Amino acid sequence: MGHAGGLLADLRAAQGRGWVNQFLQEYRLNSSEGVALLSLAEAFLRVPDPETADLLIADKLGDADWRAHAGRSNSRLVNSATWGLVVGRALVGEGDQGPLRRLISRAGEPFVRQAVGAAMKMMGEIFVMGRTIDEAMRRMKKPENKGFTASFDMLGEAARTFADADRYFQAYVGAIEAVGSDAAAGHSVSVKLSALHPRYEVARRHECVPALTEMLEALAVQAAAKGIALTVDAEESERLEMSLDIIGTVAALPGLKGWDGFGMAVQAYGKRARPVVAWANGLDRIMNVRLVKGAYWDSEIKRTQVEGLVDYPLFTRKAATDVSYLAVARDMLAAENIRPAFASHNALTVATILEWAGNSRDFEFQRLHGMGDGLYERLVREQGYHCRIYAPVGGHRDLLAYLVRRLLENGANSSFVHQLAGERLSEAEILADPVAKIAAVGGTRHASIPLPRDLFAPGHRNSEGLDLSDVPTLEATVRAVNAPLDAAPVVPADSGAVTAAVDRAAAAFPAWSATPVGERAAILERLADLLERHREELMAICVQEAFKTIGDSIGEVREAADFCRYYAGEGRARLMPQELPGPTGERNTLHLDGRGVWATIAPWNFPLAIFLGQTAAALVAGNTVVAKPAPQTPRIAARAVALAHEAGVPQDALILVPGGPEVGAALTADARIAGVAFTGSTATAKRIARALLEDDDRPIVPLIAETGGINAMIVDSTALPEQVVADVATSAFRSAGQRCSALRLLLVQADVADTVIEMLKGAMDTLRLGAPGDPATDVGPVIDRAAYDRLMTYRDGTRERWLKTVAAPGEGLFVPPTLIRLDRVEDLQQEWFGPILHVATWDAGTLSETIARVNAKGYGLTMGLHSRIARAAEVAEAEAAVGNLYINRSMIGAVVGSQPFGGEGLSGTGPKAGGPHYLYRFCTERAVSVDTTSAGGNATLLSLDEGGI
Ligand SMILES: NC(=O)c1ccc[n+]([C@@H]2O[C@H](COP(=O)([O-])OP(=O)(O)OC[C@H]3O[C@@H](n4cnc5c(N)ncnc54)[C@H](O)[C@@H]3O)[C@@H](O)[C@H]2O)c1
Ligand SMILES: N[C@@H](CCC=O)C(=O)O
Repeated sequence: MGHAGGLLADLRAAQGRGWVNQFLQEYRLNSSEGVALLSLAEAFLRVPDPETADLLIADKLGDADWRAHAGRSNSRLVNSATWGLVVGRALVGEGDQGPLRRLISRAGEPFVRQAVGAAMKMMGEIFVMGRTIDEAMRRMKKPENKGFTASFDMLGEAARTFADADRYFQAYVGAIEAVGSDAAAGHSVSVKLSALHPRYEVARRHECVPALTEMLEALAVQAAAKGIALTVDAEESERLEMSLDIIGTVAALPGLKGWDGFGMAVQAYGKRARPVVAWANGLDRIMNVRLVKGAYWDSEIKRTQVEGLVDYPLFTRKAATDVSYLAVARDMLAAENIRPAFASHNALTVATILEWAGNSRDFEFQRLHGMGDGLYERLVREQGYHCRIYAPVGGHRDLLAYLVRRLLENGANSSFVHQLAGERLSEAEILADPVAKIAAVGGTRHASIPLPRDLFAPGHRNSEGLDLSDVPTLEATVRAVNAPLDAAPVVPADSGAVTAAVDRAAAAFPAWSATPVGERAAILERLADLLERHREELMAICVQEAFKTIGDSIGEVREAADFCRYYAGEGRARLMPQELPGPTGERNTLHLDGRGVWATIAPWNFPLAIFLGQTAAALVAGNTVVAKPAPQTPRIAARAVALAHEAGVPQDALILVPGGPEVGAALTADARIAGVAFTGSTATAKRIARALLEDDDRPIVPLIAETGGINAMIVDSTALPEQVVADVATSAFRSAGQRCSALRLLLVQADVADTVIEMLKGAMDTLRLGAPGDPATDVGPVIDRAAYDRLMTYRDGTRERWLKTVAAPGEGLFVPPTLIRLDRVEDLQQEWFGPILHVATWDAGTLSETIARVNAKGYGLTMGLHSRIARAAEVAEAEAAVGNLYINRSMIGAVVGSQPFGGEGLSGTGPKAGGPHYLYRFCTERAVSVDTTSAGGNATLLSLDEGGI
């Protein structure tokens, strides 16, 4: 396509002009140096302490070859930045003996941070139009922006607190005021709704949609009065319908009639892009629609997988998004009420639109500040087309982190501008028709992005999730989980019933253990299917019996199904007889068989998943099982056992014995029990261990005990506070803190403690305590009065050290989430199984010591680390004595087959649930050796082929 070729040539030529382009040329974002620089830029400016700043520099600059770039660029500015990096590398990476280091070190350590700081400042200027709206507007007046207009956005992280949201709102008000003071310049403002409310979530739609509508209305009225345009930025697809509700309401406001400045962004990577544009065209007004390729591609792909949704709401191939973009663009050009804005740096896309638009100039292009120089200059300055620069405004410290992450997340390597930098690609390759590319692969999904269902293929099938961002699905789920339960009570067993159960299970053992493992596995897979078929009923029991929130109840059913399918697969793969090597004339076989009757004893906090997980593993290994649920949650267990029987587990191969500690004690005291799989408190585990050893005549049987922990998260000053706070709130308060994995002890580097704690306090204000069956609830009641009294007594006794607590409903067993200051790591000595979080600080440079102090508690379940320094992650990996270490993420929600779960020390015996070594512990190993020559003659040896001689 000729037009595209011309644009491409302009674009290519422009890449060599100006220091910004030269910087990008020198440090291509798909080179290791480019990525190192971006990673450094993401974190460096927020690190207040020199010690950590040096570690970060060493970490990011250490491996890259900066000298290769020295003096190579035509730009002096770029070369001086490069020297900063060379110097930085020398100081942190060459050891004491490097000549450069010796030379530079005379200038003192601060010099290196200044040099790197200067390089970061350059990067800030590349990505950020101005630190304030005035600075940004001044920059727009510079010759390089001549003829272009701007859409300014006070971009940044999504708000985590109401205070953040208020700050962003005021920034938008200020921007509209400033831009409106020179309305004739034609600039506009973009707003991001997720910056204006800390809980912009479908589950909280009754609260956030009206609040956001009100804020957007205020901004729109202000913009209309100033005569400037206002565009609502795109959000993730899970928020699309809420965004449309808000935009639709504001668009229809009578007071805004006649103002043609209102607009919205549409993401072409979303499969709903065309209907959204049709919707916008149907509003009774002119809408400015900015078509973008899409801003959250990788996080949306991941969310879909994590939540086990049926399919992706977005395209999995870049070329498919390009095709979608063109299809939507054509709709927009034909639409009556839409003023199109095509945001693209792709020469082919631009050329196609130019061709389709014919002589019209009644639309605009848009490009990002810092990208796509050269593509539009001629069109704007010589041919009368319009182009707007999307211009982020804000302090480099906050904004650079955000923009760099977006850039890294959105496949910098595959974006058009960065492809250009790769000299290997010819014009024909760069301008290849995306429709042809998609046709060539038959329109199929990307092979490396399987459907969530197939995530573990060829292993087990992933469990099905529920898309609660879909309002009809959410509402149906809410109705189902709150429907009254069938009231039949589950009668506790007495000691006679326990003995009878073991009698029956022992009698059933020979037949069940002789059932081929493949058949036992197939029964578990049928059980998984049944669990999913009865999902709503099971979720209702979780909500009403265990007070689990809706989200946790989905997780519960999914994990139970995953355990069944995973252990089924593991059974087939690992429990078949194995032929072993040996001398000729001998056959050696290893058999993994069931041991007999297992007792499985479960806690109330995972009354389906853990109850069934332990049981399924014992069953597939050929054991029969007497299963004891927690006394608080017998119903869900009874339903699970009934479904297991329906799936084909013989009645006597799995027997439920409901009841409390006395039933558990009677069960473990029965000398016929061949093994115990227990999950619960450390104290109970020890009691069971002692009971199993009490009778000297009894065989020593295996005990798998999964217990509690004092779980810590360590945060250094390179971590992003917004991410930390989100992960802390999830880890400490989700499930009302009633997960063994939950965060109990937050350890923040002293230099950033005030900032992180302040934000955390704000985030705690956004928590909603309420009924578990209400989707808006974050924290439900705790399990029972005894737990409530225990937690409240402890909490009341720490009142003078509270940093924050939140209000709880007057009625019900609600323990208010509370943040408690500790002076020392050692001050927390036991697990408090509820929404109570302790916080202490640690000093820069003492990561190893801090980990050692946590280890010294003797527990070893989960630990979290938030740091941008890879070396810190290596230290944690090597030194944290825990079963599950989580880096830069929350520390709950282990997934079967991905994060085998379980601790060490006081936290458990292992092997880990949902991991490849679990089943073996349920088996007895028998080696059989047969002398195949005992009757005379070694047939194998005698019939050997002579190998052709
Ligand atoms: N590591 C893990 O995977 C994991 C998972 C969930 C819960 N937990 C831990 O479980 C605890 C909370 O659960 P809980 O309150 O139900 O624990 P718990 O120890 O009180 O009870 C667990 C189970 O053991 C039974 N039991 C109690 N005394 C017994 C005895 N003497 N003999 C045999 N059985 C007996 C109970 O009836 C219940 O079924 C927390 O400490 C938590 O950290 C650990
Ligand atoms: N496996 C669960 C915790 C189980 C204990 O309560 C998690 O990873 O959050």
